Amino acid sequence: MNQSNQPAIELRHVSCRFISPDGKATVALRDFSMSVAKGEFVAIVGPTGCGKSTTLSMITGLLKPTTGEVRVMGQPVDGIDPRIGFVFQADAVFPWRSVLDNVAAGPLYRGRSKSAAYDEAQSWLRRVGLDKFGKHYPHQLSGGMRKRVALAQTFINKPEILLMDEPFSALDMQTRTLMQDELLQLWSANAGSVVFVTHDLEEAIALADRVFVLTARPATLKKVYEIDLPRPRITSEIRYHPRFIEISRDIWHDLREEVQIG
Ligand SMILES: Nc1ncnc2c1ncn2[C@@H]1O[C@H](COP(=O)(O)OP(=O)(O)OP(=O)(O)O)[C@@H](O)[C@H]1O
Repeated sequence: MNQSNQPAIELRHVSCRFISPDGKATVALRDFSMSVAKGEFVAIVGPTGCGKSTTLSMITGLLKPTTGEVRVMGQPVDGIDPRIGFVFQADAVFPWRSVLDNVAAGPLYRGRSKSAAYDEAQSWLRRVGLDKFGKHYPHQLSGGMRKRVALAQTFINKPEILLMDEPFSALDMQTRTLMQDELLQLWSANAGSVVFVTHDLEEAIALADRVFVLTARPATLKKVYEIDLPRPRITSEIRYHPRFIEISRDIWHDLREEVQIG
């Protein structure tokens, strides 16, 4: 396959089975396939405990599938890949480091000189509206501000793939909407692929190019929805688009069946 149209991520007939210490088996995923194009924004929704986080863990290489194959940029996943960035619900910021030190950590780790790393970190803080907070420590910031630090800390590494596991679910509604718009802006400038796991169907539709709906556990793919809403999107406004309402109704119909089973 031509390198340019090769998917960024591919899961081929993947299953994942956990064995607990008392010998009980849990099948989290069963014959699950998905493909994410370069630059595509994909959201995954499904009932609680179906296997969404497990899917992300397999893409990171932290977890090996029991059967099937996971490929990143055409190659089988083998250990932690520096091209992949993560943002999770819990902030992955170092509490003992200042905001600026947190954001500069990535480029320093990659061998950039101290002055280049700090210049870059300062410019990222400006981009996320935190340029006056570089000397603060994470505990001195609000939840939304800490999330901005996490985004700057991730995007500074220009990830080709960004995995997000309910990154905004702990935020209040208004902050959450602002963060969704910031994420869309950062993503459109970065051109990487995003896999975004969420419980919030509206969040999935507002952000994504495609929404993957998973079944109750053991999860497999129930349906993929193309989100043919215009871009650029303002997430608080796109919710009133007639097409948005139509898509929400269709996906909720599918999801409700699975939530009831789960
Ligand atoms: N390391 C593990 N050992 C045993 N079972 C596990 C392990 N990790 C996940 N599971 C089980 O696999 C299933 C899927 O878990 P996963 O966290 O992927 O679900 P999820 O869809 O992300 O859930 P939620 O929506 O509640 O966040 C769950 O039943 C979970 O208990």
